[in-house]
Amino acid sequence: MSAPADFQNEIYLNGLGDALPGLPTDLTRLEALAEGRLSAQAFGYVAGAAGSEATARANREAFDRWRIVPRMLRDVAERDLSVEVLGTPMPAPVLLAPIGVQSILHPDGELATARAAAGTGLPVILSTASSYAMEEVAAAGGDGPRWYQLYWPKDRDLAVSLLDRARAAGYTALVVTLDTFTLAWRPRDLDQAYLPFLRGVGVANYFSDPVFQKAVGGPVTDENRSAALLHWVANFGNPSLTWADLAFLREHWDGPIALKGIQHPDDARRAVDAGMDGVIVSNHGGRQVDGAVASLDALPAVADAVGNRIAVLFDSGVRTGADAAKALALGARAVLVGRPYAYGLALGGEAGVRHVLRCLQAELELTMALAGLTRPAELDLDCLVRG
Ligand SMILES: Cc1cc2nc3c(=O)[nH]c(=O)nc-3n(C[C@H](O)[C@H](O)[C@H](O)COP(=O)(O)O)c2cc1C
Ligand SMILES: CC(C)CC(=O)C(=O)O
Repeated sequence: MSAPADFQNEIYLNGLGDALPGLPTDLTRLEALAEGRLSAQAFGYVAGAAGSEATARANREAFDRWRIVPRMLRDVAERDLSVEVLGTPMPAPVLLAPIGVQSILHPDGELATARAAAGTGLPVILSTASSYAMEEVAAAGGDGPRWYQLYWPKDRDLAVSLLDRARAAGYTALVVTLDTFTLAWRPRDLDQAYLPFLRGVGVANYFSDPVFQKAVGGPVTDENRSAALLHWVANFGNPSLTWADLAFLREHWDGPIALKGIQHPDDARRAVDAGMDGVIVSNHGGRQVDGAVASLDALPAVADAVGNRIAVLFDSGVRTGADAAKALALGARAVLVGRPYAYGLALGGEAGVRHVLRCLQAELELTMALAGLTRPAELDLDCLVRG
């Protein structure tokens, strides 16, 4: 694996090399290409968002309201984008956001994603709703860094079992998604009456779990499949959870924990008070509360509230290296990228995901260097103006 900026030279000198020939390097173009490759239902599920999709659009527009102010003559010959977040060293401040049901995009789903991520050294955050069991994905990812994302089920024994399995399979940090205890009003999926889970996609971690199996009377077979799906529906999320419940997670997970879906500074402060190690400023890519604040607009106040006490991560709308640089300048330690790698997966499997990650990493490094910056820690509000 060559250094990120060398990827640019490799493309000019040799074409796209081991990345997928013909895949654009402007990642904003992937969505339209993926639409041509996927069923209308799968595309609608991935590209879609809540309600009128105003928040999904706002996520993108927010980046345009900030502009980078490049600085000159600062010796940027030596660059190092590596950071450590929640105990995990990574070559650049970029992680793969948890995306469930990836086999609707490509038959190899999360296995291909884990292989591609391991090749770059960027951490993958595996969804509880993955199409392959977490142990299989861990095996595919080998030595690559991996975190586990929990959808906190109603059944506490099932939650503990998922955490125990994740720890045993080498997932080192826990991401607890708070904003999706139930799916939002998503017109594209409603209009097509489409939910991957009801077709048995995204339930692998549940169906393979001993606590889940006990609850449905044994391993899931054709005979009890419908009952198992109903049990999944009844258990998936828990709207009754409160801040007090976080003590339970602390008790059952001894590694770092980050809360995903934080948008208000008071919630970020509560995360610190609850002994959490990080927050992820996110509106789930606009998929949950239509009309919610753009994620980038929520970031500065959260970063301010938290200071250096715990890690602040960011997602929702990152499509370019410049987007990542802006989020870092506004207070994020690292960004998560979502849909772009999902489209890479749809268009080229493992090579498609690798292409997206290498492009994003290279573009971030070049953007920073040309702006006079050699390290992520140098990105701060001084680097930006309101556009
Ligand atoms: C198809 C799809 C599935 C997702 N599944 C999950 C999931 O299982 N768990 C989770 O925490 N977030 C999930 N997300 C949200 C992402 O982790 C992330 O917050 C979002 O995609 C970021 O926005 P972006 O797509 O604009 O980069 C999903 C997003 C998409 C598009
Ligand atoms: C509800 C999940 C299982 C998947 C998800 O997070 C999403 O579709 O946004």
